[in-house]
Amino acid sequence: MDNAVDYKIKVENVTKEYELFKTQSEKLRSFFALGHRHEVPHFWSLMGISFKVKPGETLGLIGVNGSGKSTLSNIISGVIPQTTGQVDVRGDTSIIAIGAGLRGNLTGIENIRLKALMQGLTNSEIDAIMTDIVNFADIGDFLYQPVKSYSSGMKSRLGFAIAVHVNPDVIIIDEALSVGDDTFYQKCVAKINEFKEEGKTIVFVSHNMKQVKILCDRVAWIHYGTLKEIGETQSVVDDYQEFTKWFKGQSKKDKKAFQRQMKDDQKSFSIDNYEKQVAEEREAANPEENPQAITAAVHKDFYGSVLSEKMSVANRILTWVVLFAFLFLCGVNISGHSMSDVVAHPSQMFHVVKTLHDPNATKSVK
Ligand SMILES: Nc1ncnc2c1ncn2[C@@H]1O[C@H](COP(=O)(O)OP(=O)(O)OP(=O)(O)O)[C@@H](O)[C@H]1O
Repeated sequence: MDNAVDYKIKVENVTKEYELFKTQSEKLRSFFALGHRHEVPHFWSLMGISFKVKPGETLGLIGVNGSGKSTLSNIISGVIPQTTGQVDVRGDTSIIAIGAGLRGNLTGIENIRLKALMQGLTNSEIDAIMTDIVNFADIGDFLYQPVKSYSSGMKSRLGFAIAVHVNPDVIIIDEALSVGDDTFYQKCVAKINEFKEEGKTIVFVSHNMKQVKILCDRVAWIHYGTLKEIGETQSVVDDYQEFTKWFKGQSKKDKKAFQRQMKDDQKSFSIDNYEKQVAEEREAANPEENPQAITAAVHKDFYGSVLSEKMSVANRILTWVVLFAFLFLCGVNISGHSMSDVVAHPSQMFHVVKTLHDPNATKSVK
């Protein structure tokens, strides 16, 4: 059992799987398929990530493009579900990413109210902070325009302004500082430092190693879906920069081959093997415990706190039954026959009864 106070965020054995459908119709077909499902390539964006963030700590998440940083930060903030594993965040989270959680059809002002309401604030509490948010965002009359007309810098300003004023315990900043101008950047850094002094916990996703070194107490390097390293900021950043220097030094062909190899590993990842490996590690660490109990506990840890994103066969059969019943009732209704007639003679459904609305039927009544 975890000590109740030794972490603010716990991420354990977290994975994220995506099915790479080529088209929307392929996705729809797979959704309704009853028998053997058409094989769709799978991609594991995260292949088993575990770490803890202490209360009051600022943890940096670094890694090359597509390594899984946003996927992980979105899972921590509850925007998307993980495929397996546990995520425990003690407190209210507020994510600051470019446009994260902003509704394009609503104006800036409407988005402020919506996001604050979602964070649990009352209308009068929102009125009290509205001016501060508006001043911080500093985007003038654009506040009254739909967010879809904003530049990425404006979205970031609004997102940042809302997120830092709704008083969250845990703040996740995903690349929000990379799009603003220098004045806005300084304002954000001052706000982040204020949060650090107040003892808030921050996860800071960035490609800017200078910002990471200024702001982070520790850093996690996410590398093509795995946690490559976690530890003291300077040492992890040094190792990461050594890797990027090595990578940049490779020929174009070697770079492509390296990236292809990494992506292939992510496609062929086996969740069952990973579960087995975790169980074996736990058995080795606890030799006195019953291995079967450990296997069951690991399975519960993997799947106990996640809702399956896929429909089970039983659910798919049920969907088909409901759909068929719905179409049958529509058919009976349109045919004008009684339900018992159609059940006794199903072909009746295709012989529509003429009504008084039918011009010919009206004639015959006359
Ligand atoms: N909805 C999705 N469907 C399929 N694959 C996805 C989806 N979302 C993300 N991915 C893939 O997951 C991997 C990780 O993406 P993610 O955005 O988390 O990386 P990142 O480290 O934040 O990248 P960047 O630094 O470019 O923002 C990428 O290979 C991406 O293509």
